[in-house]
Amino acid sequence: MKLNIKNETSRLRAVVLGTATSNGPVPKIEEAYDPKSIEHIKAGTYPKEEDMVAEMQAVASIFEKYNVKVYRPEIIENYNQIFARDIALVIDDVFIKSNILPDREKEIKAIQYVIDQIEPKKVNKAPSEDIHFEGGDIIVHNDHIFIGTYKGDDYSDCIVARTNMKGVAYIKSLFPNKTVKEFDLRKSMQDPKDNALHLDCCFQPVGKNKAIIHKEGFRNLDDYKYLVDFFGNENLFHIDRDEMYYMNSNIFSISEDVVISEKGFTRLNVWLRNLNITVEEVPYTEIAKQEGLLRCSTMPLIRD
Ligand SMILES: NC(=O)NCCC[C@H](N)C(=O)O
Repeated sequence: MKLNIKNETSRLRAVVLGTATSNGPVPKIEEAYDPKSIEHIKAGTYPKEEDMVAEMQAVASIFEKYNVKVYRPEIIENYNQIFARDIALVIDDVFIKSNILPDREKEIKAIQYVIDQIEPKKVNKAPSEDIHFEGGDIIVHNDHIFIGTYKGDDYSDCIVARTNMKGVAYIKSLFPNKTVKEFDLRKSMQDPKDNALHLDCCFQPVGKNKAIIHKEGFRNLDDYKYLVDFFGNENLFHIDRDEMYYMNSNIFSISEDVVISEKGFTRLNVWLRNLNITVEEVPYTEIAKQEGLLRCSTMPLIRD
């Protein structure tokens, strides 16, 4: 397989879509690794497997409609494998295995059959365990790579901080010809409305030259301003705290003019349609309860 990913929006040809099959029982609070899951465990509203399977099937059907080749992870019994985005990433023709949260490290073996189809010299793994990064924090934008990180002193105690500056440096070392810009993200284990779990939970490019952004997701105002200068304020769709919580920045592009979005994202979907983007709406509110949405559950392999 010849990989090719240069940005978020070129026409998609092949993708890994996670799976909710055999997702396991409702986790105990101490087993959860994001505040939104904890909120739903406490409230007794943690999503049911059958509902999540149906939601992901709706996404698979959209891919089928657009002739996108879909790979699903092999099933690991009673293990959460929904968020395929984070376990690895593709930049240009290079496959990089993430150094992910230890709770999630088994997920990668379920796509070994996909990795086996890639030329071995194009498959990378970080050389040491103190280099942390997850795919949700890494957004390739042509000759730029945008990376979410967390620079707080409490990084090592912060289970919602998944990419460190060593991770940023590692990605930079792999792509010396790209401009790598890191963003210090706001984290909260207490309140999911204050937690930008990954960069794609508060920012994502869409369409030809637009992006969705949540200003308060950035700890450093200069990082936010960098994106305003980069895209131009008129090209940004600002989402508020509640819209970030429902994961409006985490839609997924099949091309510059076709996007998969959640059917309840009314304001966003109107904005997209006004840009002449076709919005394929799916129900995804159950998956969203685990603090991830459409970008989080997909890992693109080939775009035009
Ligand atoms: N790219 C993403 O933001 N992925 C969502 C991962 C959610 C999952 N509950 C986690 O905390 O790892």
